[in-house]
Amino acid sequence: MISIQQLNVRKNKKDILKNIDWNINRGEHWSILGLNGSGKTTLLNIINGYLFPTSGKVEVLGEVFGKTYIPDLRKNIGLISHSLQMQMKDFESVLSIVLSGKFASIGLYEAVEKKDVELAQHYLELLNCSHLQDSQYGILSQGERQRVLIARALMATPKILIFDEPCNGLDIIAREELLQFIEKISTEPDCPTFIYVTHHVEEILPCFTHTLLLKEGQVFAQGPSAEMLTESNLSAFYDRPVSVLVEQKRTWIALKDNLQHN
Ligand SMILES: Nc1ncnc2c1ncn2[C@@H]1O[C@H](COP(=O)(O)OP(=O)(O)OP(=O)(O)O)[C@@H](O)[C@H]1O
Repeated sequence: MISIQQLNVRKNKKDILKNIDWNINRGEHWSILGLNGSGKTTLLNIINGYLFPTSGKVEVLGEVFGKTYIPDLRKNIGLISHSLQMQMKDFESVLSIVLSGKFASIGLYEAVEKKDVELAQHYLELLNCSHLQDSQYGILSQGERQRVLIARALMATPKILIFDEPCNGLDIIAREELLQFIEKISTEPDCPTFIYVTHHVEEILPCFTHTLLLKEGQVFAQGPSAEMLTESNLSAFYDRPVSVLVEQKRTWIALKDNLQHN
């Protein structure tokens, strides 16, 4: 699905990404875990074609960057991000926002067919938002907005679906609800390949088969999530001892230094 070889990104004399090798195969779902400034957004911008590498080879869905028409490729990549959320119009109805996903447009300007409306309603139901379909987007809570944006992204039947820190700003209940929906979508037939970017280990759901640990612009480690999210690996990643608890098939961490001081 994605093949990145020896990717380097340098901007304003700063090496933002260094020697990244990363492959995503069909059937895998990946999380990218990294601290602030580790290069996660830059990596996503490369995959989406918003940014060009300084050097290296990037191939997405069989298309080699530099030899393909990026806007066409982008139609196959869904993105759930804070900046996308900010672009939605407050006065638009939830149903038309979801329908606009079919055309990847901000606003609905094209005629829709009955089957489009039925599909949009199916996704709203899947994300427990049916009751909101006639509401204005502007009145929704953060959690509801994120769920509506996921339904919108699914309308385009993307092959890759990117979640860029989707739980930011959510309280624990809204966060857990959103995560449950993401886990549920992963069991749908023809589910897209997920890439889930986060600062928080506990958001890495069981459906994320693989994890990439990004540190200071470099791949610290990558592989099956269970092998990545161990106490020794995460302690080395964070440069400080952490304790790890596995509960509900997810990994939860605490800094050991903090525990000792209490
Ligand atoms: N155009 C640029 N010129 C110089 N430095 C940049 C540029 N764009 C990003 N950076 C720097 O590169 C580093 C990585 O930025 P990036 O936004 O990719 O990190 P991130 O992992 O997404 O961070 P966060 O989790 O805080 O959103 C940061 O130190 C940032 O300041």
